[in-house]
This record gives sequence, structure tokens and C-alpha cells, in this order.
Amino acid sequence: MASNRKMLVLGGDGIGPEVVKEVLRVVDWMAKKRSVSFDLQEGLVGGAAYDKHGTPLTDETLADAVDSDAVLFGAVGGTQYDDLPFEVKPERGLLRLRKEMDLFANLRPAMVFDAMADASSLKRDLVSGLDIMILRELTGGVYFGQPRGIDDLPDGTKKGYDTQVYTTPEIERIGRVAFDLARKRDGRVTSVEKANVMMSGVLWREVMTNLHKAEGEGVVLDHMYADNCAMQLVRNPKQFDVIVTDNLFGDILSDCAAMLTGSLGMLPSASLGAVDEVTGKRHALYEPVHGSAPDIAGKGIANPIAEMLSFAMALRYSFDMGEEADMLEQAIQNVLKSGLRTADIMQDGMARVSTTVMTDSLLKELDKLVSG
Ligand SMILES: NC(=O)C1=CN([C@@H]2O[C@H](COP(=O)(O)OP(=O)(O)OC[C@H]3O[C@@H](n4cnc5c(N)ncnc54)[C@H](O)[C@@H]3O)[C@@H](O)[C@H]2O)C=CC1
Ligand SMILES: CC(C)CC(=O)C(=O)O
Ligand SMILES: [Mg+2]
Repeated sequence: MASNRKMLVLGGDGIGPEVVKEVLRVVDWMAKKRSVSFDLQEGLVGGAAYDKHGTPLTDETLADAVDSDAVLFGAVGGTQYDDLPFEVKPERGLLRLRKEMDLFANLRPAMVFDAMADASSLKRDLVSGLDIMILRELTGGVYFGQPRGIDDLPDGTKKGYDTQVYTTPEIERIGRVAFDLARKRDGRVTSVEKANVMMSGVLWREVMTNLHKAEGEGVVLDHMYADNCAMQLVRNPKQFDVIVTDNLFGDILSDCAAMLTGSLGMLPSASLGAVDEVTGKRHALYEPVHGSAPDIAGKGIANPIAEMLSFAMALRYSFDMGEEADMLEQAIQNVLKSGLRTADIMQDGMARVSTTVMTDSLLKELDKLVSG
């Protein structure tokens, strides 16, 4: 059934298609049990697109992504692509999507479900009830800065280099998102950089400080160096509310935060563009924080929860379906409470289940929630 909820599904590589497939079962459930349908289109990205088209992202798929209300993304990459030229590696497909859709704001919430407080790398009291938001700038910094390359040097050795660049408008726009998020949460923003050693960090701190003076009403801002932030995240994560940081630090700190929640398989994300003033819409792509996990791909053991929670974020941010998002999150909470665990979050006394069985149980919990 066609609907105006256009969602482009890009499973990608490795466990990407495996976890996306599980979300599509929830999409089916919503059509059957809630009469909510999505206009789904599927496409190739990453190594899968390279294998078929010789590029990790075709112009047609990019156009479909731009035209959609939301992209549901799995993951890209794999060891079989290690020897490809840099510009056609699977990861370039995702980076191009982020850049060309101008998805500058990457929201990576790290929340500890009640049933998971003992699965964390930290002691229960340090993480129980944890709810922090890592806001990662996604279209600038060293992932895109020029020049970069590998040059031959006269002495026969080589020089590899990348460039970290941030401009005032780039920092301001992510700073505004941080303040907006904080106002809906606990009102605290920690801006993270390395202003002690990087000029881009000096500018970042200066711009955030000025923005806070001009537009930061109701928000408490503090600054922290990225290395200290990594340590503080595992020392006392509850000190944070919103962490706003650049592309590279955000990538690293969010993988670190994953272990507070129990596993990388638990962490969702939303990559959002600016809201169009005329249509009120924005480009959006929903992706788990994890990658294609080649070490477990094809074994049927990947944790689908990060992808499920990413879809919940799509329901909330792109489809104005907060009730369904809450329901999906509640169902996940209930499944975890019932003691089911995929291998990555396995604990003593719990029952180990496959990717598919985890979703079977999730669907049963959704059934229970709608039947009252
Ligand atoms: N957004 C994306 O598409 C990303 C892609 N990558 C790519 O993925 C490939 C593998 O990268 P890695 O560094 O190994 O990172 P990874 O995130 O794929 O895996 C790291 C570890 O976490 C585990 N893991 C990840 N997701 C899991 C899940 N849902 N359930 C259970 N266990 C899970 C893996 O088994 C592995 O041991 C590389 O090609 C990398 O470039 C990496 C990160 C993000
Ligand atoms: C392009 C991705 C492979 C980089 C990454 O690790 C991420 O965005 O989380
Ligand atoms: Mg990453």
C-alpha cells in the first residue's frame, strides 16, 4: 500500500542487511497491526553497490535518498574491499550520502535500559538510568578536509596527511542543535575539542563560547578536552547531558559510550540536516553506530537492537510517530527484561538467542502492548 512516508532502505554490507531485515519485520507489523504503512524502496550502498555498479553509491541511489523522508541505513565495509582504491571503498558511499544530503547533526544517544545495567562495562550504580546524548558534527572536520593524500618524499619515504578544518558557521549550526537538545533535556552542554593543541579546537571553543553568550539562554555550557572526556565517560558518565563535538572525536567517543550501554549493538543514531524553512522537512538518515562487523556477519547472531532503536528515532524525528517509537522502545525494554540476549550482551543466567529470535520476541511484545 503506498503512503506518503517514503523510506529508502540501504542495508549495505556484512551485518547491515541482517539487522535491517529485522526492522522490516517491525515495519510489516506496523502495517498489519497499526494500519501504518511506509512507501519503501530498497537500494544498494557500500561494497554491495561497488560489486554491482563499480561505485559505493550511484547518483540514482543518492537522488532516491534526497527524495526520501528518511533513509534506513545498515552498515558498510568488509575485509574483501581492503585493497580497493580509497575513493571507491564502501565507507565512501556513506560519507558521500552524509555530505551531499548535508546531514551535519548526528545524534547518538547512549541510554542504559533497566535490564541492562549489569551488562555494562561499568558498575551498575555508575550507569543505571544513564541517558546521555553525544552530538557529533558529521559533515566537516578531518573526514572531509582538504588537502589530504599520500605523497612520495625525495628520500624515498612517504608522507600521509589529512586536514582538520572547521568554519564558524559549521560550528555555530551544530552548537545551536546542542543547545536546542539540551533545553529539552537537563539543560547542560559539554563542548569537546582539543583547544590545547589544535587551532580548529581553539576556534571551536571560541565560537561555542560566543554562541552560548548570544543564544544559550537556559543552557549551562562547559568545555572539556577530548582525551579527558574519554576518561570521564568511563569514570562518571552521569556527569554528562549533551556532549557536542567534532566528526572524529564524536566517532570515537560514541563507540566508547557504547560499552556503557552493554554493546555497540545497542547504540542507534540519527543523522539530520537543517529544517527547510518552506517545507518544514529535513533530510535524514538513521544508522546504528556500529559497522558491518565482518567477524560475525552471516552467523545470525548480530544484535538488531541498535538498528531497531535507529528506526524508533526515524519514527520520532521524521514521521511524527512518537507513540509508535515509544511502543517499540518499550517492547525492546520488555524483551531485555524477559532475559533474552544476543551473544554480544550475554550475561550469566540469561538466554542466548539469535538475531531472528530476538525479533520474534520483540514482535510478541509489540502484540502484547497493542492488545492492552
Ligand atoms: N556506519 C558504518 O557503516 C560503519 C562502518 N564501519 C566499517 O565496518 C567494518 C568493520 O569495522 P569494525 O572496526 O570491526 O567495527 P564494527 O562496529 O563493525 O565492529 C566492532 C565490534 O563490535 C561488534 N559488533 C558491532 N555491531 C554489532 C552488533 N549489532 N551485534 C553484535 N556485535 C556487534 C563486532 O562483532 C566487532 O567485534 C569496517 O569496514 C569499517 O570501516 C565501521 C563503523 C561504522
Ligand atoms: C564512515 C564510517 C565508517 C565512520 C564511522 O565509524 C562512523 O561513522 O561511525
Ligand atoms: Mg564509528
